[in-house]
Amino acid sequence: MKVTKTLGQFIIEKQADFPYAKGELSRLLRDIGIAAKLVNREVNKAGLVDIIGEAGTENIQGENQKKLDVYANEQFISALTYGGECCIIVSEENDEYLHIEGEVSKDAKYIVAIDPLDGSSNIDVNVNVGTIFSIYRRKSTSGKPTMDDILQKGVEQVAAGYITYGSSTMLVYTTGKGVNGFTLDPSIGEFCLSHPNMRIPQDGHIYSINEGHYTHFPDGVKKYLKYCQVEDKVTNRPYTSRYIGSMVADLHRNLILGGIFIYPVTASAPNGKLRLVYECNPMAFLIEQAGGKASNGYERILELDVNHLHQRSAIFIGSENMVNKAEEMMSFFSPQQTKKNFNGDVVIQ
Ligand SMILES: O=P(O)(O)OC[C@H]1O[C@](O)(COP(=O)(O)O)[C@@H](O)[C@@H]1O
Ligand SMILES: [Mg+2]
Ligand SMILES: [Mg+2]
Repeated sequence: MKVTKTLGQFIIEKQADFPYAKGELSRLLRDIGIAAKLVNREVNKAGLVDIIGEAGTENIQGENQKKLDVYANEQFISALTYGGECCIIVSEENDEYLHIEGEVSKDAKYIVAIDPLDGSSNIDVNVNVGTIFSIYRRKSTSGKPTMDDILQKGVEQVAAGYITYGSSTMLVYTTGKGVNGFTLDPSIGEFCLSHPNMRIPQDGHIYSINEGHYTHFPDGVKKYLKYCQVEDKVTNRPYTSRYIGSMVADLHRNLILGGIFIYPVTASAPNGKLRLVYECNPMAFLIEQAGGKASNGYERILELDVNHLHQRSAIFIGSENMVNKAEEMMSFFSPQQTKKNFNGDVVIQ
């Protein structure tokens, strides 16, 4: 008989892996699971309730917030606030970080960065969306957490993961000891271990990139796309193009099947589109823990300096051999050349 292990049971079981474990991180992951269930409930009936469409407000990125962006943001902020383990929340939907004060969280040690609803452009059309979270432990031991606590490099993460709201709802996370996936069983309202010890294939045949921006791609990316699209029986090319437009959904597929996801610098996003703190770093930590690789085409994502909350970065992430090949193509062009191209300077071939 198959034994069902819930997320809560798994977290407690794994607690022993950590020297300073007093249950705080476990409770924090529990709180994230609670908010995920509330968001899942609204996502599942998005067409029936007044949760689709624009909220009429804009976030600091200049994006029109969707009602579900705002709802998801509220659910995660309140679950993390009431849970008492979180002292700082950084959210895509909040200009500034939130300092959680009050008796409940006076000894809170964790900083949580969150993309409450990823893939906002897909909400109203019933296509997979997600949530991304990244967890750090504060370094300073007393007083209000400092910017050094908040702007830590990706390598300092103690946990990271995502929730994908699709044909089923899954929570996938790492605490630096491998990656595990849990599927929400609506009949018992629990996330149950369904994908233990997830590993991304070292090689894959799927590339995910918004080719609509092709003309403004760096030459290294154009070169890599040509490589993906050339006929070659030995290396099983051409590869297949798959792009959902929700980072979580595209990466979840590639995590299981193998593949590469690329969001490079483009004319409209000269520093990349995706945000380092709550999109690139958590997904890079998770994919590396699953045996994959993540860079900005030149440097490891997790080693990038973090200078501000909503900083953007180019990202090449997925199966190790595919990211290596893409980096090889990028290496023909220096980062400066890559940057200069779409400022209208002469393309250097
Ligand atoms: O529409 P584009 O330019 O391809 O961008 C799609 C990317 O933007 C995002 O939607 C950005 O995330 P948000 O929806 O959280 O703002 C990613 O999920 C996705 O990979
Ligand atoms: Mg996002
Ligand atoms: Mg978002």
